[in-house]
Amino acid sequence: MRKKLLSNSSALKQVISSANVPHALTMRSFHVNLNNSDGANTTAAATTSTSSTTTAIPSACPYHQKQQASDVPPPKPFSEIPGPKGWPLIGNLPLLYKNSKNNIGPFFMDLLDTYGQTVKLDILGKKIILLSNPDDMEKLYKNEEKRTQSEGSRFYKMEKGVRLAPMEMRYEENWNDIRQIYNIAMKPDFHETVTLPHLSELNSEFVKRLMRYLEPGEGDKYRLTNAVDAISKYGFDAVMKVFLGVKMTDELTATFPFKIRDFVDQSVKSLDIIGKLMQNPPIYKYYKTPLYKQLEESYDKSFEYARYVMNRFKSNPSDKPRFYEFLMERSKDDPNPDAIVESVMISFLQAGIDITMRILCITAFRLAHHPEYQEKIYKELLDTFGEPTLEEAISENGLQVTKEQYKKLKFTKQFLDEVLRLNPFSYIVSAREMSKDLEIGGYIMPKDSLVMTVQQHPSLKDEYIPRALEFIPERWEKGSPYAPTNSFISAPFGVGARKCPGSRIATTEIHFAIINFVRHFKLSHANPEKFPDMSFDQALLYINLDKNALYFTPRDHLKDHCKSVQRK
Ligand code: HEM
Repeated sequence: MRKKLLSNSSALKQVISSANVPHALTMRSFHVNLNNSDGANTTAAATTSTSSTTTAIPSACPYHQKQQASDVPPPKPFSEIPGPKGWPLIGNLPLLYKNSKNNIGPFFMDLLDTYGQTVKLDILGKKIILLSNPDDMEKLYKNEEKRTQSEGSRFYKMEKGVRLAPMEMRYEENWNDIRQIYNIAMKPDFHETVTLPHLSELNSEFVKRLMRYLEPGEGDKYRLTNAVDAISKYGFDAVMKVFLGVKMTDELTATFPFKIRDFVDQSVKSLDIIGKLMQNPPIYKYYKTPLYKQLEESYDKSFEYARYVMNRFKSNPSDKPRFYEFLMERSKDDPNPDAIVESVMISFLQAGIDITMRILCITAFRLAHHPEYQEKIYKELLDTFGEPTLEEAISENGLQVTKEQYKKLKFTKQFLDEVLRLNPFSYIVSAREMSKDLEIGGYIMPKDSLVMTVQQHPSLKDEYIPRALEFIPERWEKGSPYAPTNSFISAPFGVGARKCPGSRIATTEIHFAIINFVRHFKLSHANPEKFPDMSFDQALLYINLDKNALYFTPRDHLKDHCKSVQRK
């Protein structure tokens, strides 16, 4: 694909060079803004923004101000944004179709490499713009909150009379009111009093379950055989614990009228179908297509399961505060607070498992690939918690982590930040649908166009992040020479009003998993020479455990016990 585009070289060079212009334009419009403000501010800003000798005099002079302002070309229209040539009416549909069988990410990266930092596509008249410059992303996030709603799940919920989640509501609807309820999970107070103490109680359950899925291999190494059962259930357990205060032990799980594995599968499946429904015209609104019927079936089951757990655990089984009461309190003025709680619970359960578990698996491979960082984390954990013991791994709750101890885990957190930068679950993390025309990078993003931030593109460029292709967790340390030049380069949870409300729950879950991996095991993988390739055969990226063996070697305190564990 790239070769083909490149072969069109002379036209292409023009496109590429014009694509470099927009950011000069942004700087120029900055000066126009200065010139529009009062004289005193203009002079002060001009002298601080660039060298005082070159800019202070002209900007103070009304004649030069006028001349400078008229020099600035107006932003260019959508039609002038570089991009592949399309067909009449259908635009770039055939190209998109050809390149989007499974995962669209690599195709978008190629387009940005070929055409520059802003690229346009036209799909059946729908205007799509890809952004790679982090300054442009920042401007987009700061000025636009509209998101394309998830039509498939909206249609289902409206038919069944279920409350909509913010991602299913139209921009004109009151999405932000409901969103404020979701945001409780992001508050630092909630993290300290609810998330941290609850997730701390899952530590030994995580280690015990992991051991059951380890298959003895060469020497004292064990291979992880079933990541879905060993790891995905942890995602479900974490939401259940924070939300309902329930600890999902195997004994309790056995009393459920459905299999947790089925719930996890349904959540993964329905998210995938929602994505597919968004890519096609909404015929299901008139005739229930086979794909829509699959969503219906999968959602019916998820809702049935979620209602079951909510009814069963209406009163708090734990001695700690849980999310449920916070939600009831915030929704008490609503005629049906239960409906809100149900809707939030279902959204969190569905959104909270799949992505988190993909990232957790990638994190385990990163630990395996960098033994030096494993040891650095081990040392940080020793300093914070002391020596690990068998008792810690197999006791009822495992390691208890206080908020003071959690704060100390600087390197463990930097390690995850670097995993999320270099190995995200998707190359495109966020998109906005323009509610108005907006100038970004010298072009007009027209009303109703879809602007997508391809975060992974700048994230791999030395120009924005020194030694970008290397895995260097220390770059997240304040003052590091390898720090990114712009904080929008890596935004794995999105930004602003639409940011992932589960981000603190997700990061705490993964930090705890890192703690448990490293304190009790040494991780390695089959090919230490090369970090495993991501698989692109699904909408979200992941590492295939069948193709890439991941090994766990128990540390001394766990060796004998690990031998005696009954495997699944
Ligand atoms: C590493 C794990 C995770 C990542 C990288 C992630 C990332 C994201 C992103 C990028 C968005 C969309 C943001 C936007 O549109 O700008 C999102 C939305 C969302 N996430 Fe997460 N997420 C993760 C885990 C979780 C967990 C554990 C939960 C629940 C406990 C959760 C709950 C949600 C919900 C409910 C939404 C939709 C919010 C809305 O409708 O406004 N996520 N997530």
